[in-house]
Amino acid sequence: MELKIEHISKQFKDKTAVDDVSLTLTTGVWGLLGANGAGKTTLMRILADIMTPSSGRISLDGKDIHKMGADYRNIFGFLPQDFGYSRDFTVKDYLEYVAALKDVPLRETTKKINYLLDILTLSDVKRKKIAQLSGGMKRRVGIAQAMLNDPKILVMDEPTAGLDPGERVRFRNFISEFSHDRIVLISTHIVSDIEYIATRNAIMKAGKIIDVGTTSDLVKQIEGKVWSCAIPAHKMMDYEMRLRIINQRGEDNNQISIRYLAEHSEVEGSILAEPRLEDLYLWLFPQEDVEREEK
Ligand SMILES: Nc1ncnc2c1ncn2[C@@H]1O[C@H](COP(=O)(O)OP(=O)(O)OP(=O)(O)O)[C@@H](O)[C@H]1O
Repeated sequence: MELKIEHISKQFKDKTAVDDVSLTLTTGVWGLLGANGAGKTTLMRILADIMTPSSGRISLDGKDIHKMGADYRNIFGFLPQDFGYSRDFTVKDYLEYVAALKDVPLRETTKKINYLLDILTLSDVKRKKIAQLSGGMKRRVGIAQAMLNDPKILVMDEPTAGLDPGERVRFRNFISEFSHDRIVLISTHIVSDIEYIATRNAIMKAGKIIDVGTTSDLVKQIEGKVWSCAIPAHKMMDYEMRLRIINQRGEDNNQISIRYLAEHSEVEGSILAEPRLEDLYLWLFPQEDVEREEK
């Protein structure tokens, strides 16, 4: 299966949100990484065929997705950043409603809903109104609705926003299993969520895809630039001013272990660390605050 994005652009008045993007998505989990405003949401909406591109074409195994119409929607699942629901819907009512919209056969609906509620640990709240749920629960209801039709292509915009660390781990495991023989595209600010499960990543900056590859391929460009060392706690402020610190951890002996990005060692005693996707993200987007998984 091949979902081919060819020369897609999207112009909003004087803003080019997506700028001549070409990318071929194959089966597996794809991470879509980029700073705020990079164009990820716009690209995902175009992939969902709910937004028309200004130019370019998207095809699934050679067929134009827009022309496929319902045939595409039947095999496509989408979690938008904010999914709409009526305030009066309970979780169960809402999922039944979406299942009907997606033409899920009635005899399969209850089984499918119960399965997803169980996997996403929502069974206890299935009769509650969505409006009364916590942010993380609402997000999981959104994930459930995107998966109701057992999609061959699943696109999720920030699926892990609001999930706690345990929920994230369950989500990652579930998606890894689910992605077998399917295309799953995930955008997230929590880089470590993608790092664990993405077969490939696409990095987006100012509307363009600037890099594509496996995590280990991509991080090669910062090999030799990630350092770790320990510094006295009272000097932390000083080091913060002059180093690009990625991580810090207080130790017992008034020392702080730090991980920083630099072309050369900047602190005596520094040792090279194995680069991670989060390091690359900070290298490419130095102004961005990366939302980290709580450890
Ligand atoms: N409907 C619109 N009208 C005008 N400009 C828009 C519209 N939608 C998006 N944009 C602009 O296009 C650019 C890309 O936005 P987009 O939401 O696709 O980025 P993003 O990478 O998803 O960002 P975020 O991570 O913050 O959601 C931004 O500058 C945004 O302001």
